[in-house]
Formats: sequence, C-alpha cells, structure tokens
Amino acid sequence: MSYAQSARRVALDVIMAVRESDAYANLLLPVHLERAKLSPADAGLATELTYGTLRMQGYYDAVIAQAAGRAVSKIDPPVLDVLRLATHQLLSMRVPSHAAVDESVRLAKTIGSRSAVGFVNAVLRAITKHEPEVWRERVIGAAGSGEEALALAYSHPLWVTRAFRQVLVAEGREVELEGLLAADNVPARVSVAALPGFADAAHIDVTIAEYSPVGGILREGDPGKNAAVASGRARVQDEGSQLAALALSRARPIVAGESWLDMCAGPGGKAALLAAEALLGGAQLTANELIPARAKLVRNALAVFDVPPEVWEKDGVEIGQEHPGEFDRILLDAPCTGLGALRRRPEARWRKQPGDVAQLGALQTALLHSALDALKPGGVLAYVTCSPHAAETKAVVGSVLRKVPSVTKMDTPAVVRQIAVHELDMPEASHVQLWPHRHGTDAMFIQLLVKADS
Ligand SMILES: C[S@@+](CC[C@H](N)C(=O)[O-])C[C@H]1O[C@@H](n2cnc3c(N)ncnc32)[C@H](O)[C@@H]1O
Repeated sequence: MSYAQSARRVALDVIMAVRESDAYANLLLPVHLERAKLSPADAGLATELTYGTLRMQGYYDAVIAQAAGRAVSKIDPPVLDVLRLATHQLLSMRVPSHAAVDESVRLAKTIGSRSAVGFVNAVLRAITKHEPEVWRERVIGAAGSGEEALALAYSHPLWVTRAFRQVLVAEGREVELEGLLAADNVPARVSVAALPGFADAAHIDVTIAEYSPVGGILREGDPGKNAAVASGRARVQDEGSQLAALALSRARPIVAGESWLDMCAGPGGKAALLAAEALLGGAQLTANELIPARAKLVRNALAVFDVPPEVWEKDGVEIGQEHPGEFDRILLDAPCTGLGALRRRPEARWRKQPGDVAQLGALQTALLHSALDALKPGGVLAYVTCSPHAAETKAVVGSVLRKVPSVTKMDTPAVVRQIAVHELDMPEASHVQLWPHRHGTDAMFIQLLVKADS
C-alpha cells in the first residue's frame, strides 16, 4: 500500500467511525495516525482528508446525488464515505483525477461488493467530467432558495443557516451571513490565555491577541512546544472564551473576600482563568461540574495553583437551593449546542438536531434560575454560551428575567469594550455576541446580569 493510500485509509477509517459510532474526529485521528506510523507529510494529508471531508459533507452529498442520479440516502453508507472522501480530493484538493479515482476504487474494494466498486468508479468519473466551479454552479442552481443555496455552498445544515441568519438579522447584519458560513470552514488559529499572575502574553512567544488582554496566538501549531503552555502557566483557549471569563472577573473591581462560583466548569478552561483572577483580587473560586470525568479535568486544569479551588460534582440545577444567596459572582457557561464553535469540530454541525436546542433550552433555563438563586443580592452573573442560537441565548435570559424581576441586564458591551485591547465591532445591545467572521473568535454569547441589593 502506498503512503498516500495509507493516508486515505486512515481518513476513511476515521470518517466511518465518526458516522458509525459517533466518534470525535479530533480524538480518534491522532490514535489512527500513531498506529499507521505515517510520515509528517502523510499525516498532514490524512488530517486534511479527514477534516475537509467531514466539514464539506453536505456540499459533497449534493454533488454525489447529482452525479449518481439518486439521493445519497439510497447509497450504502460505507460506499458513500468513500465517495465523499474522493469528492473532497477531486473538488477541493485538486488531486489529479486518475489518482483520486483509482485509489478510491481500490478503497471501495476493501469495503464493498463488486457492484459497489463499479458504482464508485462510475460516480467519480461523472464528477471528473466537470470542473469544481461548474459543480458549484450546478449545486447552487438546484437550490430552492437563497438560504438553501448558501447552506449547500458552505456545507451547513439548513436549520443552522436559518438560526444564524435570524441572529444576524436581529443585529442588522444579515449581509454577513455568507462571511460567517465561510469562516466556519476555516480551521481556527490556536490561541492561548496567559494566566494572570503566572505569565504575561507579551513574554511567552506568541503573537499578541487582537482583543483579549491576556491572549496570544501561537506562532507554531503545536501548543506543547510553547514553554508557558507546557508548564500550565498559559492555556489553549479561544479568545472569545477568555473575554467571557474576564467579563465576569472584571465587571467591577474585586473586593477581597468575595466568593465566586463556576457552575458548569468542565473541562476547566474558564475556571483556570477565573481562579487566577480571583487569586490576584483576594477572591475565592469554587468550581462545579456534574460529570465526574469532566470534574477530574477541572481539577487537572486547576492543579497549577498552590491551593487549588474546591471542585464540586453537583447538579447545577440544585445549587441554588443548596447554597442560596452565597456567591458574589457566578459564571454560568451553560451546556449548549456548540454551534458557535463549528470551526473546531468538523463533524459537529451534522451531529446537532433542532430538537437538541429545545432540550438544552429547558436545562439552560433551569440552570440560570438556580444560579440566580445562588447569587448574593448585589452580585453579578455571566450567562455564557458557545452558541449564538437565539433560543439558547436571548430567549433563555428573557424568559428567566420575566420571572425574576430583581435581576437586570448589565451593559455587557461596555464591560467588554473596557477589557478589550482593541475596539470590538458590536451592534447596539445589552449582551455581547462574538463571531468567527467578525472577531476571529468562536461565536460566544455573553450576558452579564446583576441582582438587586435587597
Ligand atoms: C460549555 S461546557 C463548560 C466549559 C467550561 N466553562 C470551560 O471553559 O472549560 C458546559 C459543562 O456543563 C456541564 N453540565 C451539564 N449539565 C450540568 C449540570 N446540570 N450541572 C453542572 N454541570 C453541568 C457539562 O458536562 C459541561 O462540562
């Protein structure tokens, strides 16, 4: 088997596992790369094949359906995996047609019947008959609406495209939809947070971040090679997540002795930043995480502190009743669909379903009620999601505030503006919505809330 064929085999194995057993490509791929002992160049090829194919799956399916003359739901799933992988090579990587087709037919032989092999050969030869630009026109031309055309062209589920459009329309920025979808298809740069009191972004061999005052962008891809990251003084963390944690810790000056809670802390990225800020200001953080394995990750994330914050393993929904009025500041980084972080997990967009939003909305609402119960009178809470979906953000905050009149929205953009190194482009609102295409961050939603003094 040639090296390139090994790279294709690795990619196919990962793509099949993602489909069959809900595996995470970013966790599984390194295992397969290690096992296959590929050269760095071929490991790079396998990575591009895997991530590119998974990300653009929606678009490739539209091409395959036209070339095959049948709906992809009528194609045997492993055969469809081979076709998707080959389509990525033909349309996005400009691999010579004969190599992409021949190698893919060889892969098909290992997983399908003789008729499946003939089918793969025929579909791929049909795809090679047109240039990538022609396929783009054909796919977009067959779309039923402008929204569907964008969803297909940028390989996003239609319901996700609609949800993004709705939020941008509310911001008066509908024209940015195409830019957002395009940005989701570009892998994120690796950004790090220098933990205040432990490291300074100016001195840890990174390019200073555009917005976060503690942030930097790695110059080389491997975080382990950065001394500050390797020693735990800096952490790989999206700049939007850094701003979300700092929005809480810097919402107002810290009074020594304050008590803080990170209610949904796993795996502990924001908890580490909050703990560093708390230590400098004389406050004390408690972290909480429902899932024990993830609570362990939080403990690891906090191990750099001489006296690490306590980590609870409670159901956040019950904390309000168990600890009423106890905390001066609370971060509720709620479990969400993660639709704001599609750059990071190529398969994630196909995993989520509209029904997830409703289910999570009920949990987010219960957690926010509980967090507000646990907040001291006069205390500040940050409600944060890495999803911009209105049903997980403004709708949750709005429905809870209608029932809890003692809580009001803080001018969150004013706080974030004061923290950020450079001016952030933010439409008028009481919340902050960050965007990959506008700010180069994940699409984080941040709403600061204040509880009235009793
Ligand atoms: C968005 S993640 C938090 C990310 C984290 N703040 C960070 O920056 O690393 C949400 C977390 O909430 C946890 N979670 C889900 N339901 C919960 C509950 N009822 N109580 C507490 N934590 C919960 C999930 O296991 C997940 O680890």
